[in-house]
Amino acid sequence: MFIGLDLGTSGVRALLVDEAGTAINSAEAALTVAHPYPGWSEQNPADWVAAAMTALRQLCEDTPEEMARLRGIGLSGHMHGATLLDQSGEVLRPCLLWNDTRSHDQAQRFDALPGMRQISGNIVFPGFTAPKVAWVAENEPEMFAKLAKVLLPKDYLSYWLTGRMVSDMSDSAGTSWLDVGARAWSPELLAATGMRVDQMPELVEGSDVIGSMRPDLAADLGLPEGVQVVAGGGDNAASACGVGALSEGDGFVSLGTSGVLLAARDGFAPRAESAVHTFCHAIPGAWYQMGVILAATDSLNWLSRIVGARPAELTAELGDTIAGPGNLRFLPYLSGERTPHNDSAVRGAFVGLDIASTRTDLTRAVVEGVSFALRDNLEALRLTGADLSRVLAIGGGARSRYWIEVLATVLNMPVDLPEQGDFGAALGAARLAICGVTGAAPSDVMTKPPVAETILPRADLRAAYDDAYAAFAASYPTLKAMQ
Ligand SMILES: Nc1ncnc2c1ncn2[C@@H]1O[C@H](COP(=O)(O)OP(=O)(O)O)[C@@H](O)[C@H]1O
Ligand SMILES: O=C(CO)[C@@H](O)[C@H](O)COP(=O)(O)O
Repeated sequence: MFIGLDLGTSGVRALLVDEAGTAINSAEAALTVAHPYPGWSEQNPADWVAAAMTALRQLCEDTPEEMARLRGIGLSGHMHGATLLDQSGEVLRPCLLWNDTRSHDQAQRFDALPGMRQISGNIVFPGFTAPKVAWVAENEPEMFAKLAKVLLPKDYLSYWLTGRMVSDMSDSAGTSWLDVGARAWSPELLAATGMRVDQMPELVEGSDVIGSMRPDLAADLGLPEGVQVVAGGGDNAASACGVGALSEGDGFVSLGTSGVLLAARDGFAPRAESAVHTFCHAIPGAWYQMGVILAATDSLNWLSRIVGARPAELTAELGDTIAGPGNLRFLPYLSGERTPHNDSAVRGAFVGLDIASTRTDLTRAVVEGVSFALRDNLEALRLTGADLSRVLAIGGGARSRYWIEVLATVLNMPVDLPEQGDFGAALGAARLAICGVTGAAPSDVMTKPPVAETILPRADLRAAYDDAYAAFAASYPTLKAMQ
């Protein structure tokens, strides 16, 4: 038995699978995000541990016989977060998350450094790790003085599980400190940003075993001794393992807190100026590219808080089938934007509110606005040479068929919906654990999921959605000029 432990922004998910990777059971524990000031986004690592314990205990309670045969745990987690530890491994301050944009100035400064984009393969976005640590150095010097190690969020969980501070290539690629082509920490980038290599965790591939579960923790959970912990990957690379997106032409769209359009690549072919991310895959010798928007289901969650209805209730009001775009437009820049605009200062807007606008109109505008922003990502991805002709949809938002039909039509490509079950980051993490512990080849373990339904672009409505996308794209410069 193996577990994929996924630290999502909205919660921890533990997926128990058998040796063949078939799901046996799963458990979840919710997390919240603190936004104490505009642009700030933080979580407490202690909350990740508590949520992981809750999910693991649940699996032990529900499926004791299977958990007694547990052999390995693979990790996955939201990327880029700066988890700062002192010399004794204590957490210094809450983790600055991937959608925290307070380090705008530091990011701009680092992005202009010679060699930065060439070596890291990416723009230095404010959400990436290096500028966030520089923000701490400049604004909380007493914390920075105590900084002994920087861990990514999932790597804090593997530290808690094993006592070892290790990271994998796919997550480390999002720090701005990795030579992404060479898969090694870059001494030049570390020195240029005021950091030392001893402040970085040891680097391994995502399918490498990093150690055994601490005996005290195993005893506390009632698990066998010697459960192996496998490094795993950043959540998008792990999701790619979960859906079998391993080589050129494979891809997915993810509607989670963030929105992601990802294309697997056989080689390292960055084009940083497109604002597309080029990162190491979680399996050795492979890379991927993706466009990222900062608020996909987070936009829906925001609306849900404002109107007092659950996200699923809101999308249920839209029905299952689209009938053309609405007149109301939503620009989903509630936390700023990454691809293609790299604009952490811009904020969202509704355009065209009417005295008759209803809550359903607002939901439809949100669903469409997120889909148009993902079309922006597709256009940016095409500039890099990564082309996709169909994608698989994952993430909580993919539970809305309406949303997926909008996406298929706006992206003008078939979107596959996997059969019910888990085919995202948690499965990818479990598959990395299987490879690490058994030595199986990723291509044998990381197969594509069975497709329950393929949603085709609606030819009769394409022109209408294309016009609405053009209006959406034209709104950004005006919105920017107004702020
Ligand atoms: N039926 C639904 N329609 C649209 N969105 C949904 C639905 N059910 C859940 N969601 C959204 O999915 C989100 C969780 O998605 P998930 O992929 O787990 O996010 P993350 O990995 O960022 O934690 C919830 O916050 C919620 O907004
Ligand atoms: O910042 C990125 C990728 O660059 C995000 O995709 C995070 O990795 C968070 O993911 P979710 O919680 O939305 O899955």
